[in-house]
Amino acid sequence: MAPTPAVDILKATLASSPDAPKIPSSNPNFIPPTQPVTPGKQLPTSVELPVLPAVEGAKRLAAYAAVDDYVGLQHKVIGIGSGSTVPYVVDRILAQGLQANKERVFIPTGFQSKELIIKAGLTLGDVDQYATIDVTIDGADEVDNELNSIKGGGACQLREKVLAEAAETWIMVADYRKNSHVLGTTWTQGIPIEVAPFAYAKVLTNLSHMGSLSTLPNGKPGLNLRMGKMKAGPVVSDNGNFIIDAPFPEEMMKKPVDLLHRIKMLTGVVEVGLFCGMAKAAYFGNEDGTVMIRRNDGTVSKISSVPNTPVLKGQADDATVA
Ligand SMILES: O=C(CO)[C@H](O)[C@H](O)COP(=O)(O)O
Repeated sequence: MAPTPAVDILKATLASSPDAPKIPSSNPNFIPPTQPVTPGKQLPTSVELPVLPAVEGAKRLAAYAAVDDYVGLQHKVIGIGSGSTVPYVVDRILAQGLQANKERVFIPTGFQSKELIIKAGLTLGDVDQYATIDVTIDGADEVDNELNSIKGGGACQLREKVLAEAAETWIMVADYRKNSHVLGTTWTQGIPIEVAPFAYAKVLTNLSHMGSLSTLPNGKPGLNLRMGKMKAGPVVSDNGNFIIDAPFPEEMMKKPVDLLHRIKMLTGVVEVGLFCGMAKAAYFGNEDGTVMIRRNDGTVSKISSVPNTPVLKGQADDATVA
């Protein structure tokens, strides 16, 4: 069974109605798209959600709850992150229907999310057209109590960070396994670091001098150039760069901001997969059907259940709605 069947169901239902009201954006960057969403039938009023394995179900819950809370009618420029949780974000956004999506533009963090946006029939933009994004929702490899995170498991951290920084609101969505006290507890393979290809050997040496572990406590290889699977040679990012995975001892991982700054200063480093002080909230889906929300104001709350049909918040500008 496909993990996001609602995308397929709903993308076909987005209709382009000629008498649909115009909903302007408060985002000064926003230019209404010329390309309409995929014409189709009417939106169903409710959707029967397929049963998923526990972790997939948890990802879906986190994504749906985050979209319900942070993607409202007034949001017109929306960043779409990378990874296996993000298809559920697109799924829920599509379920908000034609009227909400008609004049929105979606900005991807890489090849995968670009494909997601296009296949969903949504309007694609890029961050060089939209330097301010209303809201970006992205996955994470691990998130600590202060909402610092490790990202780049999919080698997308450069674009992910640009879209996080461009976003007025940046939200992370993940399953319960990603929720940690200290980064590096569950994501043990190291901090993903995007580097200029010709500089990789020098950066590896400098990371080693900085204290990156050549061997993990479990005996597995530590600091290394990420190699392709089913491809001879290194992983090449969407930007043509290499990825180094650099694990550090727990004492250093407890100070992610310091580590981020030190790594970023190494010549040849393009971007570091440590995201510090950027997120407004992180949504963690749980196996029991609840969602835990950790916010940047220090509050933590729980949603006991997420409805099958989307909750669409926010208001269009009444003055121009027909
Ligand atoms: O940072 C990322 C890609 O570079 C992803 O957001 C991260 O790997 C999370 O992915 P998933 O939702 O599959 O766990």
